[in-house]
This record gives sequence, C-alpha cells and structure tokens, in this order.
Amino acid sequence: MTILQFPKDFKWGTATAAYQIEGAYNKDGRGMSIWDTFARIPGKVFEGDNGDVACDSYHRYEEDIELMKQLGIKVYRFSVSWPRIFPNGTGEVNPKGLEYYHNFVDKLLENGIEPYCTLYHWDLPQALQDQGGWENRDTIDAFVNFAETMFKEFAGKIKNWMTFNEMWCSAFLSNYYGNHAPGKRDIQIAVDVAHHLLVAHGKTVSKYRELGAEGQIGYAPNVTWNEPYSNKQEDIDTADRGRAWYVEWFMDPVFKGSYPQFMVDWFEKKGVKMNVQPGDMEAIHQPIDFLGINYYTGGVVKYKENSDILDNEGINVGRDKTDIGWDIYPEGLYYVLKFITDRYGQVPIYITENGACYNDEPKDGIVNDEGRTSFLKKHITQLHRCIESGVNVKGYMCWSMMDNFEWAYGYSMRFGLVHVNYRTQERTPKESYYWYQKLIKNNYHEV
Ligand SMILES: N=NNCCOCCOc1ccc(-c2cn(C[C@@H]3NC[C@@H](O)[C@H]3O)nn2)cc1
Repeated sequence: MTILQFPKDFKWGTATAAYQIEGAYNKDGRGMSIWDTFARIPGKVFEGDNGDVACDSYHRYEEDIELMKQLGIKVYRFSVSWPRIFPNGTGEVNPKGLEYYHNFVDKLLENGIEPYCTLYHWDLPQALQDQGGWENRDTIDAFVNFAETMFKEFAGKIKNWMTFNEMWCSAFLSNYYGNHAPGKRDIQIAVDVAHHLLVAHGKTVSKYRELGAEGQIGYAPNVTWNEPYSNKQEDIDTADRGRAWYVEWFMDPVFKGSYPQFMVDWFEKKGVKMNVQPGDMEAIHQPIDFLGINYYTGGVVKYKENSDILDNEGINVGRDKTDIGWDIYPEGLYYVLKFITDRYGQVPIYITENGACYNDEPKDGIVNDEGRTSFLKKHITQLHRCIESGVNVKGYMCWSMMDNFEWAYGYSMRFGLVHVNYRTQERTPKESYYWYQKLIKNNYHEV
C-alpha cells in the first residue's frame, strides 16, 4: 500500500449552491430568479422539476450543518441567492435575506467550518433579466452593488469569496446551447454575456480591494481536458479550441489582460464581434488571491466542420461513464491543472467542484454508491499527483454535500455524498460520505 499524504493545512470541504438546495423560493421576501422562471417553462427541466422546495435547506440548514460537522469538513462552499438579498436585483435590501445568511454562517462558524461564499451561482434576479440581464452592461454595476453589500454585511465572518461560478455555463450553456436559464441560442449574445461577466468579476475584485476587506477573493471557472482523436493538425487544433473555450477564454483576460487571440480569430471567422469597451480589459485584469477549479470530465474530440461553433465533435472512446453519461477521466484533472500552472503561474488553486453522478437509492438504510467512492479515489489520487509535481493546490470541495436540483436534469441526477428523499426530506449519508470522512480524518489516501 502507498500512502498519499496531503499537506497539513489542506482544506477538505464540500460544495452546494443556493438555488439547488435552499427551496423557500417565495419565503421571507425572496424575489424571483431566472431559474424560477426558466424551470416553469414546459420542457426546459426534466419532468418539470424546479427549485421551489429543493432540499428545503432554508429551513433545514442546522441539520445539514450537523452532517457537515460529522463529516469533518474544514470548509463549506455555498452560494448566496442574489434575489433573497435584493428581490429586485438592486434598490432595497431584504433584511430577512441577510438574517438568513447571518444565521447560516454563524452556525457554520460555531461548528468550526470555514465559509467559502460564491456570490453568483446562476440565480440572476428576474427583475434584472427583464432589463436585459447579462446582455445589458447595467447588470455589471448591479452585481458590484450586490457584492459590496455582502462584503460590508459579512465583514469578519466570511473571509473567502468567489465572484462567479462557471462563467462558461452562464454564458455559453445558457445563451448559445440554451440548456440553462435564460435559454437563449445566439453565439453573439453568449460572447457578450461572457465579457460582461468578466468585467463584473474584475470590478468586484477592485471593489473588494477598495474596501480593504479581510480575507481572499477569487472565482470558480469550470474546465475540461480535451484530447485530439488523431495526430491530424485539424484534430489537434480542435482539441486546443475545446480546452481554450473553457480555460483560456475565462482565464487569459484575468491573468493576462487579453483574450486568447487564436480564439478571437476563430470566433470572428464565425461572424462573432468582440464588443470590448475602452477600459474593460484593464478592469478584468485584477490580481486575484486564488483560483477555484471545477473539474468533472475530459473528452476526445475531432474536427467536424460546422458541427457546432467550434467545429468540434466529441468521440466516445469507451471510457467508463457516470450515471449522467460523462466520461470518467481522472488524468484530465492532472493535465488541466498542469496546463493552468504552466500558463498562469503558481496561483493558489482550490478544487471548488469535483464529484460524480450516481443515482443509487437507499436499501435497508444504506446507500452503496461504490461508483462515487471509486471516482473520488481516482481524482484525489490525481490531485496528489498534481501537488507532488508542484501545482499549488490548497483544498478540495466535493460536489456535492447532498443530492440536489441538477439544473435541466432536475432531481433525476444525484451528485450528493448524502442522499435526499425529496418526498420526506430525509437525509441518508451514503457509503462515499463515510469514505470521505475517513480521508479527511487521516488527511491521506491509501492506494
Ligand atoms: N447540444 N448541446 N449540448 C449541450 C452542451 O454540451 C456541452 C457541455 O455542456 C455542459 C458543460 C458543463 C456542465 C456542467 C454541469 N456541472 C455541474 C454543476 N456545476 C455547478 C453546480 O451547480 C453543478 O450542478 N458542471 N459543469 C453541463 C453541461
């Protein structure tokens, strides 16, 4: 047996997001979000599921935090529901919204769990969408106002902030593919939204610095690792585009102050304009304290003209898949983190999401989700490989603490370490929960 020892102060944790677990969609003054609207459009979400109740964590957070404490996590990544704080996106603050998150964060701190707060995890107030949403540059300042309110209100309590979760999803999955809210299918809108999200990120980091807020700030892009189907240059170039669409597109502007030129040229060839205003790139290019990385899967791609915006066709090479159909490719985590470190330097990295969908149900009170445990073992082994090869990894947050609303898949896909019975709201720690509990306690993994 080999012992893979993790650093003494390594931050083991779990992650969730407001719309996916809270429920209480119309409770205590919360305004509507674009996901409340989108989920109500017939056909958008599996079986018409929505986040009206979800895991009812708005009312059950004390029970959930007890499960976190028993798990032994050091950090917990959650998101704040913007429409719970500003029901109309801007203007009057909702005191009951602030009260909820104060009670929640206080309970985390009482239990020795460090809060890691994501400000934007896709639930844009519908009132702002009615004004154009992220297509409208005014939303940038609305977001900075929301962030500033949170920084001031939770000063000294929350010391770890992320501006945006998975900008690629908010821009392209939501406005090019149309699978997520608001469900548009226009590449120009998607590229404009991506840019506005990046500007909002940069202006928020500047505001955080201006306030002299205690703690650290970063963001959490989602990444993938694409490999070419053959050694043909067209396939190699396609794999590069596939990676760059997630990695360089959202990291070069932050770390280098410019978009990757080969991708700008590609998009312009496809008729997309770059609507960058004077000062935008300088606004985006602000030093951050850490980089969150969400990694789930990698793929093999080949060139296929006009297949989609990247002329990119995914190829099934027979890798094992999770229950949501994503390839299991742990080595991809190593390759993408090495690529990021080589390109952007030793920025501190937290794995802010990594996990697997397995839809095992309880049998006699036990959820034998061996697929998830196997997935975690393989990815944590690769994470150790990253650390050994000089990648500055500071922590790992498993997605997810509990089964929850998996967006367009509704409640049909389960990523949790804890099973949720959505009819009774009963929580059942899965076997993977107990494996992760032991890993955290030992701070090493035996292979
Ligand atoms: N033809 N159209 N095809 C559809 C388009 O496919 C292209 C790729 O689509 C994607 C890409 C990425 C994801 C995804 C989902 N999660 C899981 C969540 N992370 C944040 C948290 O909330 C979790 O729930 N992370 N990444 C989904 C779909």
